[in-house]
Amino acid sequence: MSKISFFDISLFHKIPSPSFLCSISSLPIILRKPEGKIFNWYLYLHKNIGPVVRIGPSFVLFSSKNAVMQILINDNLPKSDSIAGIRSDPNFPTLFSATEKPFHQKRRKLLSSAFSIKYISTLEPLMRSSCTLDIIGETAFGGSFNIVEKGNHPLPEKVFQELKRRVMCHTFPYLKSFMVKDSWIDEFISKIIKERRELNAQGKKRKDILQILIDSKEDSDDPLIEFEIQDQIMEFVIAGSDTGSLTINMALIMLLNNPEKLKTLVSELDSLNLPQSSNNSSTFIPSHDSIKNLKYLNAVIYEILRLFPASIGGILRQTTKDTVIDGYLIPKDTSVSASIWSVHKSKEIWGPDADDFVPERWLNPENLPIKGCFYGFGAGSRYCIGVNFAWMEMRLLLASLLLNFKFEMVKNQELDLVHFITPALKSKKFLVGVKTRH
Ligand code: HEM
Repeated sequence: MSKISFFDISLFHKIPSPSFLCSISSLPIILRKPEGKIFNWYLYLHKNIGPVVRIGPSFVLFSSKNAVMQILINDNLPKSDSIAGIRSDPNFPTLFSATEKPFHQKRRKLLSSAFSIKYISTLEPLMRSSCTLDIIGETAFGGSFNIVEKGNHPLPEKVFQELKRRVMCHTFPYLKSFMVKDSWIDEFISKIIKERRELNAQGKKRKDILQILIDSKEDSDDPLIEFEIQDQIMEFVIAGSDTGSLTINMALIMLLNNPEKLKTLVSELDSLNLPQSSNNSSTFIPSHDSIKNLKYLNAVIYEILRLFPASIGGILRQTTKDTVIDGYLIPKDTSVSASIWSVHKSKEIWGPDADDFVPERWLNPENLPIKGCFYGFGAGSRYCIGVNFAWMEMRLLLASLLLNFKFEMVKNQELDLVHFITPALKSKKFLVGVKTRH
């Protein structure tokens, strides 16, 4: 690119903005963070101001298909430095929160064998009749957290509170000393590591995420310290449970709100004529192979990821040099957010029913504008490492629930989302009536 002039840089100040305050202060963002609903503001800004919106002195949102592709795929920009604020310790990056490309590549290489399709398929027997948090416990750390069995477990609420605490500490750093970390999660994870080391001492090993992290201490030239092992485990618990459980929850809710679509999915599952599972004669637990190509099941999951994506508040990156995006010159070190929810809800891309739950649109994916328009699992080098795991888990859970239970909507409930790093139901629960089907 040719030399950037003052005139070019001054164009940055011409980027549409909701108020003058946004160009001189981050206050409009800070004030909206505690509520956990900033994603609605971003969507509103794109609808009312346009595809490029400056919301902070050095923070710009982009919602055009080309800009989002440029940020995430073509330029593959690194994560914004501000992500360090949501780490347990700002000095210790994790796979998700890494900003330096070499560090990210090294950590990704270390962990990728635990996420290959081949390895994930060996985890299938462990993924049955559980909730997402139990599945992550069982498959990644060698022991279920027993949430389904006990009916309740402090972990989901502790994870939600910890995510909220991190966002609040990042937003209001001067209040950090008042927002003390609950030691419960650290103690919980320390216990998992201790128990695994005891098993290792008896010569027992399992090739899962936990083992890879523990072994890195012995095998690598640049071993992870104990804090990093603990912290990376915490990240997988968060990344692998909240995202999947929101998708399943929203799938059930949307299907119950659209009984004819629920009927279509249940008929598709019933048409498999699955044998009852051998260990418990009254339950039907399908194999992943038998359901992975079910068109309507996959369509429902895609449609939920489109309407309620994990990165509902945008995918944040940072420019590494002065860069032209969507016709505007964006200076080096600007935080740029790819507003993927706006892309997912664009009527120009998806048609007039873009806001509606229409799994049918996915039945012929070749007719769909998916390339550059669907970011359920992100894109570029930071694409979700757990994508194969997540697909298997979501198909098995949704299919098993619908094969074994009949659900009924409980009316007049609030369906409100909040977003603190990952989205969740504000009420933290949604009641449905349940009867066994067989
Ligand atoms: C429905 C389930 C899931 C959804 C919708 C989802 C979505 C995403 C998205 C959108 C990203 C990209 C974020 C960004 O670029 O800033 C991401 C990254 C990531 N996901 Fe997932 N995810 C899911 C399940 C999982 C599971 C099961 C795991 C692990 C067990 C996992 C671990 C991660 C990690 C570690 C990253 C960071 C990868 C990197 O930066 O290299 N996710 N996920």
